[in-house]
Amino acid sequence: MLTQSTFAFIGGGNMATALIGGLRKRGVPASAIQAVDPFADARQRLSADFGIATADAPHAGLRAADVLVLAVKPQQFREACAALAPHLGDSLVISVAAGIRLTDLSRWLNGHSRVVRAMPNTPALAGMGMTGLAGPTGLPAADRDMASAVANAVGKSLWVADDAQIDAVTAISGSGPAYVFYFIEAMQRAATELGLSAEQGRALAVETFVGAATLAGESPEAVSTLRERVTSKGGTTYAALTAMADAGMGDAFVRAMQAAAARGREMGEEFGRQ
Ligand SMILES: NC(=O)C1=CN([C@@H]2O[C@H](COP(=O)(O)OP(=O)(O)OC[C@H]3O[C@@H](n4cnc5c(N)ncnc54)[C@H](O)[C@@H]3O)[C@@H](O)[C@H]2O)C=CC1
Ligand SMILES: O=C(O)[C@@H]1CCC=N1
Repeated sequence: MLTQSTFAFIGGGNMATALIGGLRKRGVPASAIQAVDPFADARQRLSADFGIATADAPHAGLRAADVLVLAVKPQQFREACAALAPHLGDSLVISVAAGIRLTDLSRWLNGHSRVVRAMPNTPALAGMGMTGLAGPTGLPAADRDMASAVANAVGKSLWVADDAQIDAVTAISGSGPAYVFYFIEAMQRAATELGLSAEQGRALAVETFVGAATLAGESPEAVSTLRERVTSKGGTTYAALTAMADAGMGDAFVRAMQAAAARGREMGEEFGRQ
C-alpha cells in the first residue's frame, strides 16, 4: 500500500522527519515524497537526509499526492491550510497538530472530507512511536487503512471513537515521552546523589524503562501485579513507593495529564475560533 503511493508533507520539522524516515524505511522511494517548508534550513536538512524534493510554499504539484501530512505547529496551522487550499486535490489529509479539531481542519480546507487527525509521539524517530487516530464518520475504509499504514511505519497505532478523544491521546502518549524523560532525569539525579556517575545513572534508568515497558507490553497480567511482584514486604521498593505515595505522586501525575488534555481542548477553541 505505502510503496504504491505518493506523499507530501506541509512542515518539515521533528514529526515530519520521523514520518518521512519511517516511510523511506518501509520502501517508499524518495521520488514519491515531497515536502513544503518556508525555512531553508529545514528544506536543506530534508533533502540531505532523505533526498526528497522540497519547496518553500504550496504549489500545483501537491495535487498529485495521494497523502498530504500537515505537520506544522498549531499556531501556524490555519495559515498553512489557507496557503494549501488552492493546491489541494483529492488527497487524504492527515494532521498531526495538537489541539486542531477535525471540523476546523476540514473547514479551513474548504470542506475537504478525506481528513484524519493523528497524534504520534517522538519515539517515532526510533521507529517505536505510538499514534492515536481519529476520522470523521464516513471516512472510507481505504483512507483508514492508509492512515494506519503511515502511522505504523514509525511504530504502532490505535483508532479512537471521536476527534475529542485525541486530546486524551495527546495527554497520555503524545506528551508522554516528556514525562518519561522527566522521570529518567530524576532517576539520574538520584543516582549521582547516591554516588554513581551520571552515565551509570542514565544507563540504569533507561534500561529499567525499556525492560519494564517491554515486560508490561508482553505480560497478560495487570500492571499492578507486576508492580507488586517487585515490592517485597518491608523492602526497598516498598520504602520508595511509600515515599511516592506520601508525596501524592500518583494523583499529581493524573492531574498533570488532565492539565495536558485541558490544554489540548483549549488550543482547539483558541485556534479553531479563527
Ligand atoms: N514534537 C512532538 O512531540 C509532537 C508534535 N506533534 C505536533 O506535530 C506538529 C509539528 O511539530 P514539530 O514537528 O515538533 O514542530 P517543528 O517546529 O519541528 O516543525 C514545524 C515545521 O513547520 C514549518 N512551518 C512553519 N510554518 C509553515 C507553513 N506555513 N507551511 C509549511 N511549513 C511551515 C517550520 O519551518 C518547521 O520546520 C505540531 O502541530 C505538534 O503539535 C504531534 C505529536 C508529538
Ligand atoms: O507539547 C505539545 O503541544 C506537542 C503535542 C504532543 C507533544 N508535543
